[in-house]
Amino acid sequence: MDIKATIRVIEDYPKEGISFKDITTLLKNKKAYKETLDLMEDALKDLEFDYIVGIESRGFVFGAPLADRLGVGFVPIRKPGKLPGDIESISYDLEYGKSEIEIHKDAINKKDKVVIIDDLIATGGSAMASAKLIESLGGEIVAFEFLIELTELGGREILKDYKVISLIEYDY
Ligand SMILES: O=P(O)(O)OC[C@H]1O[C@H](OP(=O)(O)OP(=O)(O)O)[C@H](O)[C@@H]1O
Ligand SMILES: Nc1ncnc2[nH]cnc12
Repeated sequence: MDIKATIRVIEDYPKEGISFKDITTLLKNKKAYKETLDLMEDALKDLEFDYIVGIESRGFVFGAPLADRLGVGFVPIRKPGKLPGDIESISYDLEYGKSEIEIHKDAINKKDKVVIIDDLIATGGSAMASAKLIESLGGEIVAFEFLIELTELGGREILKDYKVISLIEYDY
């Protein structure tokens, strides 16, 4: 099926000039959601890793079911103030603003191999910040996987030292 056609695009949200890719319409469509997970799972089948790391919140929607399908643990990277244990934290720039993300210090051990999952890569700021968090704990990033890549925003270039998988492209 045409998964891209199930994604709703809303112009000028959350501010003027941003073309927002709304995945809620994909998630509501059970066939599209399942086929998306099938494709994301298939793209990871030849990689060896210990954990899937999902970036809050839309990264959880794909990361957690993929961890279950692939038989690995799931580690959340969360927005500030949500994780109860000792945390590592990092600030970064978004396509539309600034943000901060956190991970539990004991979530990743030295030499753990991880795949980082998110719904979308725009500038690559969230992904790069996530990589820094994982690497600060001694983890190794085997790949990033995104459902959507906004190709003209340069995220892939920022992640040039890593393997980057994406399924659906838009220019911006
Ligand atoms: O490549 P970047 O420029 O960093 O942008 C991509 C990030 O922005 C969105 O998350 P957002 O912070 O809006 O949070 P949400 O998943 O909770 O909606 C998206 O889900 C990615 O995590
Ligand atoms: N254009 C966009 N659409 C949906 N989510 C985003 N996150 C960052 N940029 C985005």
